[in-house]
This record gives sequence, structure tokens and C-alpha cells, in this order.
Amino acid sequence: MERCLKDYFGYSSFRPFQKEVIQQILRGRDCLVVMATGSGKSICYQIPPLVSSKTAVVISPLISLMQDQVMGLKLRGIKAEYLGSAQTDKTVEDKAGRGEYDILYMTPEKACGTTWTSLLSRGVSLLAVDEAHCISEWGHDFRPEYQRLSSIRSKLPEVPFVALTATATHKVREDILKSLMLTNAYIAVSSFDRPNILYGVKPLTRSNAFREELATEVVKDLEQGGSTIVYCNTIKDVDEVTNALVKAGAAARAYHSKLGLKERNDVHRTFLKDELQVVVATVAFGMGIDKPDIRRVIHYGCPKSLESYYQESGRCGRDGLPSACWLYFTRADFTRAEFYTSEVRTQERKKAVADAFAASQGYCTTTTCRRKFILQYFGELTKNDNCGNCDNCTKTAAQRRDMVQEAYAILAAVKLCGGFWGMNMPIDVLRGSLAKKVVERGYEKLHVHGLGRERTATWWKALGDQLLSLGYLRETREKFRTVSVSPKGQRFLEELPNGASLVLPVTEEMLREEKSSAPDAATASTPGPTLNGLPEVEMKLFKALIDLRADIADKSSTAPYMICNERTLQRITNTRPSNIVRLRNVEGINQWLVTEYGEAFLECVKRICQETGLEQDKESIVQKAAASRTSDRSMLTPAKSEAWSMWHEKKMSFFEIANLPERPRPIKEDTVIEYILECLRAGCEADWSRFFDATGMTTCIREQIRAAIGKVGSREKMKPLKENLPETVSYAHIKIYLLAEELGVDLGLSPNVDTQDRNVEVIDLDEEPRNESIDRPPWLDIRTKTSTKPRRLDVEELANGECKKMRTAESRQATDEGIMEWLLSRDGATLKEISSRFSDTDASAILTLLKGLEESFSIYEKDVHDRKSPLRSKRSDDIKITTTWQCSPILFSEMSAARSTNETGPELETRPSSATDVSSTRMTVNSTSLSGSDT
Ligand SMILES: Nc1ncnc2c1ncn2[C@@H]1O[C@H](COP(=O)(O)OP(=O)(O)OP(=O)(O)O)[C@@H](O)[C@H]1O
Repeated sequence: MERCLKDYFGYSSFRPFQKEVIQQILRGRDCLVVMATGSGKSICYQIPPLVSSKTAVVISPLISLMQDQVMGLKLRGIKAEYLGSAQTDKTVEDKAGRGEYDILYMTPEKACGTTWTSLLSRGVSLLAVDEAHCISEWGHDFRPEYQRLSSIRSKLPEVPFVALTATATHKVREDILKSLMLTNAYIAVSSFDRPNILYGVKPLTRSNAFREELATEVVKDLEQGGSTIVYCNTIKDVDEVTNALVKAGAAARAYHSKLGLKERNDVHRTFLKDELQVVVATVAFGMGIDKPDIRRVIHYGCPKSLESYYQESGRCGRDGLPSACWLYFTRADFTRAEFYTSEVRTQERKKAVADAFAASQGYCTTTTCRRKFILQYFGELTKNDNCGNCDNCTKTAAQRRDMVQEAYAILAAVKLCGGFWGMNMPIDVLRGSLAKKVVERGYEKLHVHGLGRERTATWWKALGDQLLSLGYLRETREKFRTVSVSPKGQRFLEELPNGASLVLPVTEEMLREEKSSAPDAATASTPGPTLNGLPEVEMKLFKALIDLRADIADKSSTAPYMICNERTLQRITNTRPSNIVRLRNVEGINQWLVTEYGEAFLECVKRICQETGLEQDKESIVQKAAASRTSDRSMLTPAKSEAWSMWHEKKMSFFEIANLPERPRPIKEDTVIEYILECLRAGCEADWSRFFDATGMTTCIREQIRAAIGKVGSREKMKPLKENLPETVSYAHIKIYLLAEELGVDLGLSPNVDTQDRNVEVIDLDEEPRNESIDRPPWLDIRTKTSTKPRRLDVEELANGECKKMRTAESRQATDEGIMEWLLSRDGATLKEISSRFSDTDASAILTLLKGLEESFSIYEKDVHDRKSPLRSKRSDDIKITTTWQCSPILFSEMSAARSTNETGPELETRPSSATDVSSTRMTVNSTSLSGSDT
């Protein structure tokens, strides 16, 4: 054995396990060899035929792999060949039958179709199954043809079978033993560790700029010698990365399945001969590549499985010298789960593929030792938590931070969402989403809603992953992925972390997200008031708000930062809102806070402003867009210019402009908004804050549109944007947003959005609740405003017309316009209905507004006689009389023009025909109406 090792391979000693395995084979015993990549498994089956002078048959999954091996063996003076469809030399089969080869490679198909008689008569030293994990459905590279190999076991009863693999979990090992019917096998399992390899993970952005940067780094590394393989998941990625590398000056070529065989062979050959420095490949490249000086293996995208990652990274540093494996990923890669599972048929295989992909994702996001993560995955126990040679183990203290507040927020969000969602739902809630799925379940009323706006969804996911790996959260993956708070997380929540700390690593991904949100996001987790730059009088207000927050926190049994952070208080201090709508528009103020404590905040602001003489409603987002643009108002029609001057200079409402008495007939308010938009585009001045208020463009809606743009990846077409937005966001909202953005208006949004990663959002596994019927926990109710019944916005009830929708959809504060628009959209309403629609306004205040409208003949009261009502009144004629408020006929006719005749025609006939008629049918609304009775 030693002589063969020296004579043919030039090595003077065996590596661990090689000798033992060879001895067992020579004794005729089956073997299972599970050894690390590059550990020298091939020697185990290459020496026995040289010692025993009997052919070794080796089953291998890839022709290219066989060709390589054969070529290498021939160079060493070993008689080797392969049999398979690619073999053009017809004499090989005969020669094989005559036992002329020391080593004969075969594809599994060929092995199953061989008669073996003549070969056996010459003697077969062993049958090796290389890459034996392909036999198992739980293996990452399952090949059905490998499973048929068991059929040759009976044809070769005396021949020892040797299964070899570098990537086999316990489950896969069991499968191999069973499938190949290896009895009393000698099992050699070496460590999976490759100590000379540095493992690291970095965030990826699929952009030209990123690729250029990556290419520059690769080229710099190439100057140190050695070669590089870059693995990509798609051919598109391969092409893009190759182009970037070539542009940066590297001798790089692409390798993927769409290239012809000749070209692929050429790439392979030139790479081995060092004529190429870099190969950029899909996974098709690399199995069996035994180039010793590959110094870097880069993964551009999250690999399909941790096994394939280990295999591919195993091409690196096979000479034992220091080498590095960097994996670049974006969470968009995680959405490929369905794609991978759809490639396979059986349920068992689907689960195996999903699990292997989940492990790969886990590797990407772990903040603990990456080497340990890999070793543990393959069942290797290691006590060492710090390998000292991966990015996580070499992190300095400066790359860690106390994230107790953020951890608390995300755990609370997971808990409050019931623990039966993946990470997306709680993160959406934290970020203040008003998507249908959030509102339908009433999650917008949770006190954590909107608390985490200042961080991107990706940032929160990164933190969620950390909390998962640290055991604060736990995950189940059945049909869907669900995340819930573990007992450890529950303890953390219960022992309110006042003064406690939770120092966690700030991952590269988090850092990148934070960088994109600089400058102010960096202060988000800084405890203590951020008073920098506040004048003394404003400090008074700020401090009063801090005290108010402390009171609220006390009442809600929670920590002050869970109510809102100091930056939000600073924004209130800056803007000093005088009403609920303005308060709600303050970044960081959520619906729960508005509903529960909005009045308290307003009262506090008002009091301090009165005491100190501070002006209220200081606009923070008033823009003079015109200043930066060349005004082109000459292009505007008189109608548009007039609309703008009425709105901007005379401060008239859209409604007033649309219904000017001097107009021959009213125009639609939507049209007025369109006019004004055009004027703004042409460079007219604007108070954008007022415009946003008047059009219902809340911060939430602006955030949602921004997220949708990120998700769609383009601003070009409005339809896909609309499709990615909740119903409450209209086309008009999108138009306004796009124009504001184009004009460089400060949209008052949290500054940290990476459009790249907003694409990511959905892992479909993550989206559906495991069980819709799960009851919401009782403590959830305590934190919601009223009932568990989700509050639906009344958009559906509104009249046609996007602008009407948007101004009334959100606000529950009654205003003249709001009431008018709402009434226009329906066939009258009782005071009770109006009160419940505008639930944020006191009923008596609504009544005052109604009376004002009535006096201006905009609305009138009408009796509705209902003989069928089961609620009989005590009146002698036994008729129920309900008071409803209707729009005046002139307004109604405008509405009816906008609606289809079918919808409104018959109703029109029942209405009074003039204002005189209206007054004659008017009834007084008495106090019983206010308290709920309409009769
Ligand atoms: N005893 C030895 N001494 C020195 N070098 C060795 C020894 N045994 C094998 N090698 C060399 O180690 C390298 C890796 O061997 P081999 O290709 O068999 O690894 P492997 O375990 O099959 O890896 P992989 O699973 O990644 O394909 C080869 O270059 C081989 O020549």
C-alpha cells in the first residue's frame, strides 16, 4: 500500500482513515467513507486495485468528473478509463471486459445495464460509489438513477462496496447504508472541519456598482496569487459577474449549462492550467475539481443547500494553505424556496429540499461561529464556540451593540400578532404597515404598531434571525413557517428590561441597512433624550412630552420607549401639531397612540405653546419646490392657474374650488387636484404639508407607496404599484407621491429604505398563518383600543372618485368636507351612522358641524318612514320615522353624473326637488339620536 502510494501518487504517508479503509476493502469488507472535502477519499479506492491487480469499478455522477479523474490517473501511470454515453472509443468496453484497466469509471445507468460476467471472471477488487449522498432523497444532490444501484448488489455478491461522500448528515448516511445494502460496513467518518478556510458572509446588492466593487476586490486578491471560483445561482448572475470581472482586468470566464460542451471543457482546461484566474459558474462547475491553489471561493447569492455550499467551498485551499470562502447574500435569495421545492416531486423530497435551503439561510444569518454551524449541521459535536477563523468569531467589541429596546419591540410584536405568523407580519406591524392583512386583524391598533419605522424590514429580519438563533424566538416549519416567542423570550418580555442590556453583534447586513438610513437612524437605539440643537423654549415642550410619555408608559405597564422614541417626541416638539391629523402625520406616531393618547399629546403641546408663546403647526415639510425649478406657468391653462391660486393663495378647499357659484356647473374635486398637481409640476409654489393633509396622504400612505416602489423596482407604471398597495391607497395618492418625489419634496419618511431589499419581503412559506382559526390571546385585547373585531376602513362605502376616497378613507375626525364627501357617497345617513363613521369626534361637535352645513343648504334632514320596521314606535300611525341627513340636490346631481344611472336613478325620485322643499321637510334632531336611537 505504501509503495503504491509513493510510486503512483508520490506521497509518503497516508492521511487519517485512508489506510484503514484500504485495508478493510482488501479484506473484502463494505465501507462507508464520510470525509471532509479535499481529505483524500479517492485514494481509498484507487490503491486497492493497484495492490490486488483487479479492476476497481467506480460509479460517478458526472461525465466531466470521470474524465478529469481518468486524465489524472493516466498521468500517474494508472490504467484508467470510463464507460458512459460520452465515450467514443468503442474498444473500451471490450478492454474492460478483459480486465485491462486498473480503474474503470461508469455512470450509474451504465453500471445497471452491465452484465458484469466477463469483468467478474477477471476479478473486481471493489465497487465504489462516489458522491454517495446522491443516493438519498435527503441528500442535496439526489439522483434517482443512483437508487437503482441496489440492483447490482446481487450481481456482485463477493465484491466489497465502498460508498464515499463529503456531505452526509446522519439521515443521509443511514439512507446510503440501506440503499446499497451495505452489511457490517466499516464506517469512517472524519471531521468535516477545514481549518485553513476562513468563512465569512456579507450582504449583496445585485447592482452594477456592487459588482464593480466586488470585481475590484477579487482582482486585488488575485495579485496575491492563486485562483478564484465565483458560484452563482443563475446564468444571468454568471454573465453579469463575469463582465464586471473582465472589466476590472481579471482573466475570467463564465461556465454554465447553456454553454456548449466544447466551451465548457475549454474553460475547465484553461482554469486547471492557470490560464484563467477566475471561473464564474453555476453549480454545474466544480464537483471533483482538485486544483490545490484555489484561494477564494465566492458565493454570489445564497446557495441552494448547506451541503452544496460545503461541497463548493470545499474546492478552496485543498493544499492546506490559508484560503477564504465568502458568501454574499440578499434576502431576496430566500424567496427561491418555492422554486427549489417545485423542482422535486415527492413530499419527502420537498421537505428535504426546503430544510436544506433553510439551513443555508441559517448559515447566512447566523451571528455565532460559522464553522460550528457547518459542523453541527453534519452532526459533528464541537465545544469550541470561537473558531477564530470566521467573520463572526473575529468581530470586535465595536461591532456589537446593546439592542435591548429593539429586541423587546420585535418580541412584543411577535407575541401580539399571536405567534402564528412568520417574521413578515410582526415586522410589518412594527413598521407601521396598513396593508389589508394588518388592518383586517386589527394589528394596526397594537401599541407596537409603527414603533419600528426607523429600521428597514431587512434590519428587523436580521435581528429576528439573531433572536431565533439565541432562543428568544422559536420557529416551526410545517406547511408554513411560523415564529413565536419561546419561554426564554417570554421571560425576557415579562422582566421588563428596564436597565437591562442585550448586547448583540451588528451584522454586516444590519450595518449596511443602517448606513442607508444615515444620518439619524444611528441614534435610534441610543438611550436618553436627544436634545441636541433644541432651543430652550422648545426644550420645555420636549421635557413635558417626555413626562407625558412616562405617565402613559406607567398606565400601560410598559417601558417608555415602547410608547414612542425620543426622536418622535423631538419631531412633535419641532412641528407642534394642533390637531389629530397633524399629530398622526408625525413620523413615529402610531394609530394606537393617536386613539388612546392623541388628545393628551395635543393638550400638552397646546399648554406649553401657550405658556411659552411658541407657534403651533410649524410645518416641517412645507416646500417651496418652485425655488429649485424653473417655473413654466405660461404653459398652464387659465382654469389650472386659477385653481392653483384659489387653493394656494386664497386657501380655498378643493370642495370650494370645485363648487364655485360662478361655475356653470360644478367640476369634480379630482379634477381640481389634477389641476393643482399640474401647477406644482410646472413650478408653482406649494405648501405640501397642507396638500398632504387635504388629500389624505398620511405618512403611512407615503411609506406604503415607497415600499411598493421598492418592491416593484420601478416608478414607470402605476398599475403594478397600485397592485402592491392596500385598497386604501389610490392612484391619485401614487401620482401625488411620484410628483412630490420628483420635485424633491421632503416626504417626511423614515430614511432607511433599500429598494433592493424591499423586493424581498415575501417568503411564501412565511406569509400564511398556520391556522387562521386560532383565537387571539385574551391579553391582545387589553392592548387594542376597543374590541378584537378588526376595524375596516370605510373606503368601499365612499362614492366613486379616488380623491374622495383618499380624503375620507383614513380620517375619523369629522370636518365639513369629510362629512359632505361621505354623505355624497351614500344614500343619506343617520346621526348615529355619522357619529360612528367619524368616531374620533365628539357627537355634539358633529351635530354643530351638521347644523352649519344645513344652514348653508349643503345638507338637509329627511324623514324616512318605515312601515316594515320591527321596531314599532308608540305613534298612533305605527310608522317608524328615522331622521337621515342627505346632501342637497345640487350636490347630489353632481354625484349622480359621476355615478351610473342604474345606481342612483330610482333614489333621485324620492328626493325633494328644491332647497325650499328641503326646509319644509326638515326635522330637529333631538338628543336621543345622539345617544344611539334613530327613531
Ligand atoms: N496521503 C496523502 N498525502 C498527500 N496528499 C494526499 C493524500 N491523499 C490524497 N491527497 C491529495 O489530496 C487532494 C484531495 O484528494 P481527493 O480529491 O481524493 O479529495 P476528496 O476527499 O475526494 O475531496 P472532494 O470530496 O472534495 O472531492 C488530492 O490532490 C490528493 O492527491
